[in-house]
Amino acid sequence: MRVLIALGGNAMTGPDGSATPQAQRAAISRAMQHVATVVAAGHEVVITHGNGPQVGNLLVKNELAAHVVPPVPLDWCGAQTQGTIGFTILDTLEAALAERGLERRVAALVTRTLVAADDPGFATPTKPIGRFLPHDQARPLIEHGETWEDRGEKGWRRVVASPEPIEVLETHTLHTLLAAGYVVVAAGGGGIPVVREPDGSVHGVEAVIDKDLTAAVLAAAIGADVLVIATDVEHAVLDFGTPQARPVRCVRLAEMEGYAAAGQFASGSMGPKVEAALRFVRRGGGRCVITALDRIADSLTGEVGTVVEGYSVPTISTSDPTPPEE
Ligand SMILES: Nc1ncnc2c1ncn2[C@@H]1O[C@H](COP(=O)(O)OP(=O)(O)O)[C@@H](O)[C@H]1O
Ligand SMILES: NC(=O)OP(=O)(O)O
Repeated sequence: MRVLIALGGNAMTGPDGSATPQAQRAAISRAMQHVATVVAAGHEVVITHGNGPQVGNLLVKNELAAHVVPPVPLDWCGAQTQGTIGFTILDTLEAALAERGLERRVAALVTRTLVAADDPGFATPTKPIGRFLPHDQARPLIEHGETWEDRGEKGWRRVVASPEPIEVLETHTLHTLLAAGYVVVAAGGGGIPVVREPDGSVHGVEAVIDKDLTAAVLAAAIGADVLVIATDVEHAVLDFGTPQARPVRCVRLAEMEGYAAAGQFASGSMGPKVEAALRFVRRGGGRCVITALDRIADSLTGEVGTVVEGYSVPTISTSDPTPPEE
């Protein structure tokens, strides 16, 4: 079976959200243990990942050092996060596979995602990136022209433009690598946003695409049987944060559409994950599971997590004895 695993920011930062290299490497290493379990079961695996904390931190470094070295645009920062996170995934996934006696090839692909130049997301920033700050520290940055948003108990966070993903441009390369037996890391941070000119050329634009929405596009493009959206909660929850909170387990498309339309899932966090699940399943994808990182392997069978299904559901075993193709 072909599985696309989308890793959230919590899989790439420390428990307190720390984004030191050590914390990131430790978190990614833990995540790769779970991914390796899926690979070892014989599935074809594509990994995509977020970059919100990392790309926000790079942007701050650029701005602070602008009087010393030339700053680079936000799309370059996004490309840089694909490099550092991709390289760390390569190291740690290869090690996790070797522990299981598997010498599987892993590749990380610099990936561009096509967006529309006139996407309304450019006019209204919605994508939270970087660190959280208390309001008194965010205020001077807002006065300086940045857009920040109250993100609840963790504090305020900068928001940037986030256009809709239309197409992952490296899909053909990804197919080639999958056919050659690689585990592939692709479209990190939702992919580097690019727009197409009338002459057919493309160029980067300053934005950060939601990685869950790109995951839905990518999962459909590669014909994934299952899309797993791994985060820090085991389920999408109804009436989240209230005494009536209750997990969503197995639902059909129409039921989940109803919950989403009723505003059950917060924008910038669970909202895009549910939207990605709905889009994937609507396009004929078999199953999307939203669950915690350490439940990835169990989630393939639909036994854990929030499972959104259409009407053509794959049968998957996590203990498939078939060895991966080399
Ligand atoms: N209805 C909901 N059900 C579950 N979690 C929710 C809901 N609304 C908001 N959340 C929040 O969404 C968070 C996961 O989203 P996010 O932090 O963006 O994940 P990631 O960085 O892993 O992609 C959870 O930690 C939870 O606090
Ligand atoms: N690009 C993106 O969606 O990153 P996060 O998942 O870290 O927010």
